[in-house]
Amino acid sequence: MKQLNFSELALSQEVQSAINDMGFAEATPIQSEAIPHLLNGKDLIGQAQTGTGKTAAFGIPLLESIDCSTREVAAIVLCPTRELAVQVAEELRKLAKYKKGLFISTIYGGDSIQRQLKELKAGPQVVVGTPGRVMDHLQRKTLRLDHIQMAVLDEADEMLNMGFREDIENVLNQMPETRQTVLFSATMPRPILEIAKRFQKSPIHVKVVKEELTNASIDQIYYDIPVQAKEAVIARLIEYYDLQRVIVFANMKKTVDDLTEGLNLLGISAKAIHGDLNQNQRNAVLTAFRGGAVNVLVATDVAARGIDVSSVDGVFNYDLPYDAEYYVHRIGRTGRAGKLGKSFSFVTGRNDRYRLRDIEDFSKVRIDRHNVPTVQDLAKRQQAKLWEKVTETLAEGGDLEPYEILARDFCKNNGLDSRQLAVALVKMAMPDVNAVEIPNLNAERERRPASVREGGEREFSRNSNGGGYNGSRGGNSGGGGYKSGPPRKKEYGSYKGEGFGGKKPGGKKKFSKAIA
Ligand SMILES: Nc1ncnc2c1ncn2[C@@H]1O[C@H](COP(=O)(O)OP(=O)(O)OP(=O)(O)O)[C@@H](O)[C@H]1O
Ligand SMILES: [Mg+2]
Repeated sequence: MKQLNFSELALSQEVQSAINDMGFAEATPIQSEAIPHLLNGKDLIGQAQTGTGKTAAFGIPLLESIDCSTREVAAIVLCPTRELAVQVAEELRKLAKYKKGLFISTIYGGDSIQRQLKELKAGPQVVVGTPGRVMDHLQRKTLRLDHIQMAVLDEADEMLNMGFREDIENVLNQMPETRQTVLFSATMPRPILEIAKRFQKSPIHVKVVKEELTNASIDQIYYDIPVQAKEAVIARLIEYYDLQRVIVFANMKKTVDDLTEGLNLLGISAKAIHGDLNQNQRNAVLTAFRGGAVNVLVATDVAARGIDVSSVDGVFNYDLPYDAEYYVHRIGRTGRAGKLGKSFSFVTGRNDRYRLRDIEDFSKVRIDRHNVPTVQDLAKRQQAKLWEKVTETLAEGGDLEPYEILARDFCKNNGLDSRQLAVALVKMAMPDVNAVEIPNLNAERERRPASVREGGEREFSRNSNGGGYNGSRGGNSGGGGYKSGPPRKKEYGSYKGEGFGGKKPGGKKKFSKAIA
């Protein structure tokens, strides 16, 4: 897979300067492959792992195509969630920093229609929105699409899952035939190809994913534990791996709320995000999480797709997602832009084990089973950290003499030897092991109680529009569930496949070649 410098892409000075300001050193593989075709006006289906810069892959050519002197909407990006629409618009605004006269409007439900009307009146050249609200404006005739040159469907497959097929078709039907149509996602199930066939002209399929669908910079682990242990295990793992910014996914809103409360009681700063919050609340929670005021975001799948919060170091699957695609997107909130990340999935009972196997088959990765770290493991880890600090302090050098004098004088004045002083200092410096007790950890593996399995309301009910959606899982049949049946033999010939070259930490903003 080729990887280019942005300078090789012959971009305008304005866009190139913005890219420099954003600190991007070189184009990612999907950007290197997709941008030249898009600049040539081709229709395109782009598939690449989470966190590999798909937004800029369509954003850069989109902005290059805009003539800032017109006041017509010339490009539109559709996104499945409001948060994602806001985020994509933000990234486009950064890329358009030096394009004077370019105006980007964000159009999504739950937000003031007055603001949107005012913005649309001002004549934006680019609109980013969710399909429902965009349809709304089309019907009110406050948005016209007859000058569209480029239409992008970000997370195209998810918009179909959510039942936006009709809206999307309506929106696309209102644009000139000559427009460019572009689809992007980390997963591309078959129904998306139907949309492609109907609305794209000989699209180029750029597929950066080869074997595994998940990003190789994510270390994937699972734990086989009873339901009652899950909350405390999250706390234990946060402590053990020293995680600073974490997203925990659960399938139901009620689980999300209960878990958030539970984590707060354990002294962990957590906030919930799901579809029952109004848009202002959702924005506030995400902003608090982005800014670091909250360490743990507990979420339903509303936060699974596309959301880019830098330095999320761990993702938990409190329950396994119902659809294997979702596993890929959920864990993809970590390990972005060349950084390393960890994902932790909880498995309880036989059904979960089959589901996990299905996820492994779908994403073509092996998820390693670990035991929950014990209190002794935690203590050892903390000791190791202290010794590391001691070694570092001595290695750094600097002027240690004043401290030596202090220590010597103290020992002399108090009749102590240096060993006794060291013992006292180690005792003081060693952090208390803050181990939350884990209930039922070693209890007989239990089935998940019915209230957890079926009760409550799922955040996104899969509706019937997907027609053959299950087909995307390589021939799985059955209504949206996971295959059950005896364990199959696993072969992972290309586990962490060639070309990914292991998990190397990338430079600050530079994608590691390892993901090329
Ligand atoms: N060439 C680049 N070099 C360094 N960082 C980049 C580059 N391109 C994009 N990024 C940054 O990488 C992060 C992830 O990008 P983006 O959100 O576009 O990923 P994505 O492929 O759309 O992921 P997802 O499948 O989760 O939607 C963003 O913070 C973005 O600014
Ligand atoms: Mg994206």
